[in-house]
Amino acid sequence: MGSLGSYFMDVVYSFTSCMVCFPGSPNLKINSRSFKILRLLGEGGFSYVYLVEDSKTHELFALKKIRCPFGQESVSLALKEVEAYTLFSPHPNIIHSIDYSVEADKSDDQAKTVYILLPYYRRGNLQDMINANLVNHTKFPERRLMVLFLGVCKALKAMHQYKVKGGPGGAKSLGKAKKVRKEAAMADQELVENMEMRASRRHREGDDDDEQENEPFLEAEVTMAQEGIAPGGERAYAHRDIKPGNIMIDDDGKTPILMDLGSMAPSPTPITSRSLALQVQDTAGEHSTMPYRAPELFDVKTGSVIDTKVDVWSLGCTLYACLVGKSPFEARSDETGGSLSICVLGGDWRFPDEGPQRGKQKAAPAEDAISDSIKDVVRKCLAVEPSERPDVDELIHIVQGVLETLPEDGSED
Ligand SMILES: Nc1ncnc2c1ncn2[C@@H]1O[C@H](COP(=O)(O)OP(=O)(O)OP(=O)(O)O)[C@@H](O)[C@H]1O
Repeated sequence: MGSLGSYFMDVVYSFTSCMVCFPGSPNLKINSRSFKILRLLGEGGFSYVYLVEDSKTHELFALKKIRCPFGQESVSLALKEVEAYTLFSPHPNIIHSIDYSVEADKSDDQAKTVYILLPYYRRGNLQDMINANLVNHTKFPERRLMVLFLGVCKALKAMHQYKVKGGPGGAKSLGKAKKVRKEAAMADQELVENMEMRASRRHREGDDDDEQENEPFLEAEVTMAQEGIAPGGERAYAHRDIKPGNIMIDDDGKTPILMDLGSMAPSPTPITSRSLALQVQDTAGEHSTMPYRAPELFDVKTGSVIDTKVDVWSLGCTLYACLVGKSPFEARSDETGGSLSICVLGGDWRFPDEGPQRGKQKAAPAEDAISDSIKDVVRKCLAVEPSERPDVDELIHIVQGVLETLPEDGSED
């Protein structure tokens, strides 16, 4: 990474070693901005998310540290996530990144660490709210829940109906994109250096707010998918890991923010061969959380098409989890002792006060039952056949209709 690397990621002390060596709050610099690390917020497979404070302004941020131990391929994946953050910005319901950097590992030539600076959401995520409800024996006021749900649908609309940005020639050439994919290791190194140079130029020119900031800057999977599509043309992306833990709550308590864009991929994917079917199935196994994963991803069929309806399924599971406390298939497999995947593939789930949905039994009225109109939203999203699920426009229309029928919740906070 050389001197550019040190300019780009001017870490005051090595991030991890300083945490060990200095009893006070460790500091780090990202592109000449200094931050104090306050605490760990959460962790995922290869990442840690820290709460950090701008040393000058005392503003709080979340810093995602993605360790890339397997060389360029894993760097490329992390950079794909960075790229995704820039794609939809600004959107009121999709997280954006404030800055990013790539640091070479001093002890391992292959390993790198990608840092992504994000806005900090102090209220946590929807899963935290579900957990609090379970502990306190409370439930979401229905109207408030559906307002949150509508916000998530709007975030998905931006992804499912993404419009390609840029002027003529903005899209990259297909040949070049294919080369990037083919010569992954070499090209990924080039991508990292490209990012460094662009970031370095931006900072030198004091041009951080340039419009280009909103444009993809990598020829990775996300951008390549825009090949051949004119500016303004539609290029759908699926999030592929919709779940309560990936929906942050903004400070107003009413605005959901969709995050964790690392799993996002262009859509649709026609499954043209058995090997592609297996590849898509494996990727789903890595990137989407099982209790929220659509049935067509458990057993990917050659000749089928995987599209944005996978997100609609996950939305249905998410809404159910907000109402009941866990994914419908987790609940059903806990209840029956059966395997989760069998429950998903068979569409075997139920509301706690009802018979299995499979049997199409009518809802039995209960005291503090969930409104039928909300149950219907879950049922529509959880159609085993993807084509029977509503698309995001239909879903927004349905949810807006539900909101019209729901009374005010009283306390809105
Ligand atoms: N911007 C943020 N503000 C506050 N907390 C955050 C923020 N981003 C992430 N977190 C916390 O860190 C946790 C892990 O974040 P994230 O989901 O991005 O990591 P991940 O490695 O992609 O996780 P996963 O394994 O679920 O894909 C979140 O569940 C959340 O609790």
